[in-house]
Amino acid sequence: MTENDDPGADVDILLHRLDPDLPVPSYAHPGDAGLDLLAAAPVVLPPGGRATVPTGIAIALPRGFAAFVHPRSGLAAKHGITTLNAPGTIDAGYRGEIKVILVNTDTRAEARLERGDRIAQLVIQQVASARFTEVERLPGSDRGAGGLGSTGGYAIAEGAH
Ligand SMILES: O=c1ccn([C@H]2C[C@H](O)[C@@H](COP(=O)(O)OP(=O)(O)OP(=O)(O)O)O2)c(=O)[nH]1
Ligand SMILES: [Mg+2]
Repeated sequence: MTENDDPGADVDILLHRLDPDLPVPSYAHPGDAGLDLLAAAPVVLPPGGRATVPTGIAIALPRGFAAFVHPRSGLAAKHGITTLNAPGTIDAGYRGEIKVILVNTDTRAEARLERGDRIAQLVIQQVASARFTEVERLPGSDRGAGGLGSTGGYAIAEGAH
């Protein structure tokens, strides 16, 4: 068995193309975590600007799953374009068009994306639903309440921010 035919953690998901002229989004390589989402319309992002971009697809995730709209690292590294609400959350019950909220973090350059460009990637994951039990005191742990940098290790000099 090669990586190409190992089913891994495959899950069947119903997909509806609202824009049948665009291809169904697909994984670039077998085993990739993210499948690229396409822009269904051209978009111009002024420096610092944002836009909500249609992808032309809607999906029906099985209960117990969610999809997350992640940025593409190439767009981020080369052009400063990322997803504003990263990662965007697609709920299992959502049947509307998947939209990508892009932001151009470059303060000087306008960004132009064409219809059909790969603008973000969708990661499908299993998620748990919480059943909360309220208590007066939580069980202890090694970390306790330490967070937000409690373990240290920053290269930035004190007073620099
Ligand atoms: O990047 C995103 C994020 C969300 N959605 C859709 C699917 C998701 O299920 C729905 C709601 O998203 P979220 O809960 O993040 O937004 P909200 O502001 O809380 O809206 P709502 O009140 O509809 O839950 O919007 C997208 O298409 N793209
Ligand atoms: Mg919500």
